[in-house]
Amino acid sequence: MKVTYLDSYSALSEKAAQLIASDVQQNPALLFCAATGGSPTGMYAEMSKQKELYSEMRVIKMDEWGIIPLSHPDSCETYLENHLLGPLEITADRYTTFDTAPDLVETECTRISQFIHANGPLDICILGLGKNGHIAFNEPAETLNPDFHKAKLAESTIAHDPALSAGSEPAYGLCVGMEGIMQSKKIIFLVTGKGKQEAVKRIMERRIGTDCPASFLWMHPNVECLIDTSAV
Ligand SMILES: O=C(O)[C@H](O)[C@@H](O)[C@H](O)[C@H](O)COP(=O)(O)O
Repeated sequence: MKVTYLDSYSALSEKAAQLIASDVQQNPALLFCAATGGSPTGMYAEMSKQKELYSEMRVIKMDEWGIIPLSHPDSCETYLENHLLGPLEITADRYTTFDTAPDLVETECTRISQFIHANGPLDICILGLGKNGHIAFNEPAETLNPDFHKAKLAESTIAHDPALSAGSEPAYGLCVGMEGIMQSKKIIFLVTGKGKQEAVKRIMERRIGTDCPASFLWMHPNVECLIDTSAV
């Protein structure tokens, strides 16, 4: 894992966008796995300044909350529409998404697993860091799941968004698994946001363990880890 320290969120966002621009110039139709949340928002804004570069890029949604509809303002779908798909004019034929409604979970997990096997590996996978060391919704646990799967969310992840605690059923997520992440050709790991000091410290101990899924990134040959020192 190549670690670069940047002194602001804007510097992190610019650096990440530069890395993507350089890859997409070599491979315009690359398959881009998109995270949501606070970490990549600035990077997507930077990318949108050069949207002509992205006229062939293909996008796959990395994860989605269960129990809220895709049309919900807090869904990953809505986030991606507002920050990536709309601004970069990613057409529907270049975007792979999935639903999380309870009756669709099984078929959607199979469909997206098959899509990744047929069209993968992912060329670029964007990851943010969860406060508990999660990547996508691969939460700390005794074992991790390689496949695209329905994930049980940690309490701290559910607390991220009030809409997730509103329903009577426990919130869950659907997300790319550890195999999909670890087989990506490049990972851009954005480390920014409040309350992540402990997770960063744990990663920097260079111990690989399922108690911190992000620690597995030490095993990947091409991870650009960008750390915003103003935040963590
Ligand atoms: O939201 C997602 O798409 C990711 O699955 C999730 O892993 C996220 O990257 C981290 O929880 C960090 O979230 P922030 O970027 O909001 O701090």
